[in-house]
Amino acid sequence: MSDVLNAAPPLRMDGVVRRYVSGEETLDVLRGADLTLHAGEIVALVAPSGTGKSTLLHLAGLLEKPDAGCVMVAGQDAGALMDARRTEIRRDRIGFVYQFHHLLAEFSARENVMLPQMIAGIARRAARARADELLSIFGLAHRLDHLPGKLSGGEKQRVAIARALANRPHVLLADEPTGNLDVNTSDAVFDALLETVRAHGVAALIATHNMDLARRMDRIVTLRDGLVVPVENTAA
Ligand SMILES: Nc1ncnc2c1ncn2[C@@H]1O[C@H](COP(=O)(O)OP(=O)(O)OP(=O)(O)O)[C@@H](O)[C@H]1O
Repeated sequence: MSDVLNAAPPLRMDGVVRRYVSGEETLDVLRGADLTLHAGEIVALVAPSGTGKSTLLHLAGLLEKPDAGCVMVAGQDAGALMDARRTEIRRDRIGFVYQFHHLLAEFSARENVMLPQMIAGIARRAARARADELLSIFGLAHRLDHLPGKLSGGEKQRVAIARALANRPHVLLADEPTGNLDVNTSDAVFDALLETVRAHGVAALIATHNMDLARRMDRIVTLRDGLVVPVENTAA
């Protein structure tokens, strides 16, 4: 059974429908979207504002449920699972990075990266070693004990990425991970993100408005009329 699960793509979305109803109005954001992320594949999601990028990422991350269709993480149909199991899968298999870092202000960089591991039951010592390793990869070995308030924007976002990778997720979902940073910082943080994701063989879906960044990924997709469609990567 575990071989079957390991052979399944880290993420597969089949015919996903998501509509928002407010009062008399119904907005069909996703109308049967299909998307598969293969192991180690990095996919850019580039689409105009309001077309459903965040909605797609929330569904992929099991933060919301589709109105129809299914979301499978490592071959498991999340829709068929109890909420507690969905939470476990989200915690153990999926990492999230948002435009704003959402670090806990009263905890150091190291502690922010340790926390999700300890919640997942990893011993303090191992969690600390993993946090230090990841933060070093992101060039923050000299910032381990700093509180987020003492870090620059780029440093905070690196900590957030390290935190997202702490539990060795199979899938990384990122919503404009460098959208809040200046161009140079954004490039540097993005380099570190891509390098680490590739080195760890993590499948990633990264929403960005920046076509230059998107071209550095393996594949680009967009949202059109509620469906995921490929975009030709002219730099490939
Ligand atoms: N909870 C909600 N209730 C009603 N409508 C919603 C809700 N969440 C999103 N929407 C609407 O669904 C559409 C898609 O929203 P979404 O946030 O997924 O777009 P997006 O592509 O991520 O946009 P942006 O690039 O601006 O962040 C938008 O028109 C938005 O107003």
